[in-house]
Amino acid sequence: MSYEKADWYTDVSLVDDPHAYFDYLRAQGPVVRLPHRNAVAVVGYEETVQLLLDTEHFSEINAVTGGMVELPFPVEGDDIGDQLEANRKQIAFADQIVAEQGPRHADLRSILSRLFTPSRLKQLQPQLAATAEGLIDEFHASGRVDIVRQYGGPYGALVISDLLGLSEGTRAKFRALLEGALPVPMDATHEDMMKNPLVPVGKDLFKLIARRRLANHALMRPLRALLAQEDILNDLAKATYPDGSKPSLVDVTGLAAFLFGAGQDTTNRLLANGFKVIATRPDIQAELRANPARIPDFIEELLRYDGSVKSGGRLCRKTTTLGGVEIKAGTPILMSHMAANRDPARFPDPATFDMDRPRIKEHLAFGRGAHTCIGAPLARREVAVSIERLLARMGNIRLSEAHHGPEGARHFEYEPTYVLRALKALHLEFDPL
Ligand code: HEM
Repeated sequence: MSYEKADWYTDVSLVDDPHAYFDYLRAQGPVVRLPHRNAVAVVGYEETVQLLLDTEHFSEINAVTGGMVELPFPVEGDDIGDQLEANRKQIAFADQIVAEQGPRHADLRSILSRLFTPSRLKQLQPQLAATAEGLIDEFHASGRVDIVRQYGGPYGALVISDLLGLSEGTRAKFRALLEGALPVPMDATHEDMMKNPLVPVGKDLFKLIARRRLANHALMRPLRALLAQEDILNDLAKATYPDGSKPSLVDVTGLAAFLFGAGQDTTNRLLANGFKVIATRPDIQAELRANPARIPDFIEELLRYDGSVKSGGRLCRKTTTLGGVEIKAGTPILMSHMAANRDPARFPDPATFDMDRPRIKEHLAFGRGAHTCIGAPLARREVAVSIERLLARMGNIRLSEAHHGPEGARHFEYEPTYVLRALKALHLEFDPL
């Protein structure tokens, strides 16, 4: 296929094999001007690290929208830093933690970091296994499963509900809302966005956190014994920034809701990519069964080889040069974790799945720098527990030929999004154990 006129952000034909498109770009250099949106793609590993760490020249304000960002002012001159900040409210999704910068970002991150302490993750461990077992029970006897819809989707929603300590009722409601959630498609309209199940999830979280804030208010002291709910949401409701000031209710709710957006489908689709490998590589399946201690290496190589985040965005704030290419202030950057992870200059023979790579954890699947994925330790645990439990109860895992075709003529469909590497479905057959 010819990539000359391809547009990463709208071209559905790039969805099936993004690796081939990135190989095409990389053949031109680690940093490449794109024919659309006046954008530049960074596809080299070292250059992606530089991009992520250089907060003087590059902004994360378009981390969500990438090349689709629309600036509400004309770009003039070689430094648009002040204009970006002055116009932040007009830029779509620039109020999300992943798009914030400096002290405001550090404040927001400090609120979330209390959920991701090693002791909290340890506390969650038995729930991760119990949730996995409960979901496996739902399909086990049939000997077949679509791992995306019947396992990963609900699993991701339930784990984040448990992370937030939600009640059984809310947990079940959020599962129903989110288990079939689809990534935002390339041609999404504003109306489509408002139909996103994260909207009702955010509204419910707002009510739950608001109730706890009210219960903690000084005027409510006499009723506190009646109203107080000593749970994790209550800790979030009471949380303060490092300087002792209180975040707004909207900020706390936004953070809690963002966890579902950032953590559910990413984990779901990574698991599916992993089971695609497990089902098509009997040697790897046998090795993981014989030696579960290799599961962490499998996960790291999976994150590198076919991680679930394809691309994000950065914006040039101050004119600079990267990888020998001059980038003008105002230029949107296609930043791709996936492309960096397949750079042969950093990972020899990158299209080969090799669990024995040296320094296997140095991939960029969870980003780098100030915005490095805060949920990475949880995601790693979720995927490890899932692989362990699924392998323990599913013998001889293979692809369903009825859905994916026979060996030599396999087909897989991916969701039309530029953000996630998202199999629409992965139908497996297995011998119940
Ligand atoms: C396999 C699963 C996951 C992958 C591949 C992934 C990937 C990423 C990446 C690449 C970033 C950085 C984006 C950027 O720099 O523009 C990020 C940020 C983030 N992720 Fe994850 N993520 C995963 C799971 C999770 C989970 C389970 C949670 C929480 C429950 C989570 C919460 C977040 C948050 C809050 C941020 C923003 C951090 C900040 O801006 O400081 N992620 N993730």
